[in-house]
Amino acid sequence: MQIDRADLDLYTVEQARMLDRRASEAFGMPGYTLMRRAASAAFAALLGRWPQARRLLVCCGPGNNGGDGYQLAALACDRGLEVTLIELAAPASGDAGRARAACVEAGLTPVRWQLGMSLPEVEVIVDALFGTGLKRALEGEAAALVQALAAHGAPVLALDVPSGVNADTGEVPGPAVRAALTVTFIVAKRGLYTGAAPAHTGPVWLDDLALPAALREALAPDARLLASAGLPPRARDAHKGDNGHVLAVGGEHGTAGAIRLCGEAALRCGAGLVSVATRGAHLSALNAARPELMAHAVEGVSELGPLLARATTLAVGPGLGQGAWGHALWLTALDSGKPLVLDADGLNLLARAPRRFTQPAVLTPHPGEAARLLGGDVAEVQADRFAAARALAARYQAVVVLKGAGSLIAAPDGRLAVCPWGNPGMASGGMGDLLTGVIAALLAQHLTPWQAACLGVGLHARAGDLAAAEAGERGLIASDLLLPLRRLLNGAPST
Ligand SMILES: NC(=O)C1=CN([C@@H]2O[C@H](COP(=O)(O)OP(=O)(O)OC[C@H]3O[C@@H](n4cnc5c(N)ncnc54)[C@H](O)[C@@H]3O)[C@@H](O)[C@H]2O)[C@@H](O)CC1
Ligand SMILES: Nc1ncnc2c1ncn2[C@@H]1O[C@H](COP(=O)(O)OP(=O)(O)O)[C@@H](O)[C@H]1O
Ligand SMILES: [K+]
Repeated sequence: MQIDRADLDLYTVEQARMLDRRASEAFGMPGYTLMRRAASAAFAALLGRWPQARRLLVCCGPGNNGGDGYQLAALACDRGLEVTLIELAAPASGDAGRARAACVEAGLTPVRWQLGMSLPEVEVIVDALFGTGLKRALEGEAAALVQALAAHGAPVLALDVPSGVNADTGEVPGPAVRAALTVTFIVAKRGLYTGAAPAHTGPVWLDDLALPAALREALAPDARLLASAGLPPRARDAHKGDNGHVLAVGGEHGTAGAIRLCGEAALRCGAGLVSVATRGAHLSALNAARPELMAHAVEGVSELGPLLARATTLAVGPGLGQGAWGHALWLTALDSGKPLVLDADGLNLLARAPRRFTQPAVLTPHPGEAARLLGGDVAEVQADRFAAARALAARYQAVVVLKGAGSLIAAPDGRLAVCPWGNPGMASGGMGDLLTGVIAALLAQHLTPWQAACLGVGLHARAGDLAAAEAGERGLIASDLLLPLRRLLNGAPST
């Protein structure tokens, strides 16, 4: 059964390899049979995606991923396709060795890869170099072959994992294949969906190799891919008091836009009332631009107190700054004990004065803010986003959204969700401010921090995709997402 993404269970590489072994040991499915099934699933995907393909280049590595490649090459040869087979080394595993022998029997002659070797003209390249067994960055001959494949220009079908991608973490530590399609086997590996990996996978199709569901059911997945969702219709007799009162705190001199975007997103995502606590100098512009926002001049904590008392949910940080003004507001807001979303300078201030939250809280760091909160650097965060998100949730006792391609949502109890939507057009100023307002509005409408973070991240990313579909990724600005957000929240399909 082939499954595209959406509401999918995700597994670590260790779990996936355990399931491979269990399929052989407990379900009497020899590794060689699985390899054959993997190859025929991938070959069917290849013919479906590239029906015009007549010539293939299949590149095999030394392990079982290479074995899948030899099997696919033999199948393609049987079907009358012209196949060139390149190998990195003699197979290290028995099953892969058998698959190679089957290839030779089918009339193929594997060619050992050598630096500078010219590659044939083909319609499709099959990447069977490395899968879940990747141990470190590719270098030497393997790296050179990956670079030669990139220079070739034909589309690449990756078997199980694009070679060079760490399927556990999403890290791409060195040269890696950029696939047009990845067919992954048995279970979806979590690392394919986050960080640097999505730039290398193309669409990911999962094929369960017709293994019994009982195989997977014995093992709790490590994470889930978000499913698309909105909110149910409102009660016919709803009034604004039912839908919460968000107070957005931020907008130091020079960064008024951030808090306006946050407040506007909260309005568009259904908060009953939205107040903004900001510098007095911003009031008239804010009122003129968006009169539905209740803007208040707050020059010190004495003016913040009454606003906090009336609010049900806080959004703290957009444009807040880290000066005396921002710090005083931040401290008073956090000490109020109200449910909150913390972003931007709200997080930078938290890194300076860490605390464990006792009120419902959602933190929305990008990798730079996450690094500050963990006391490390961005490279460490990106090397294992799953570990970083979970460590933050445990350290601060809050739901954490680790933003960036394939945003992660982690809860202190270890739950983890991965967002499959979003696009590089969203790498533009103000997108994060918008997300803060979206999640705050959902918290205000009585969702739990986990629900609000999962739904909010999904809505924000899908809205980004809808807006990009209209006029392209470049030049996408945060305000473009407001209308799609509203549509999606009310249940419109995203395609
Ligand atoms: N029952 C099974 O085990 C199944 C395995 N399958 C395939 O087998 C793959 C896993 O096979 P393996 O465990 O053999 O692992 P791989 O084939 O991914 O790679 C392992 C080999 O590569 C070497 N290696 C790792 N990193 C390297 C690097 N950076 N530079 C140079 N050499 C490196 C290792 O020393 C080892 O020889 C899966 O991804 C999947 O494609 C599928 O056939 C389905 C069934
Ligand atoms: N390449 C990308 N793919 C998917 N989502 C992205 C990408 N780049 C940015 N985003 C999303 O856009 C938002 C940017 O937030 P942030 O970095 O805080 O921006 P800002 O501080 O400018 O508001 C996040 O939700 C992030 O996940
Ligand atoms: K591969």
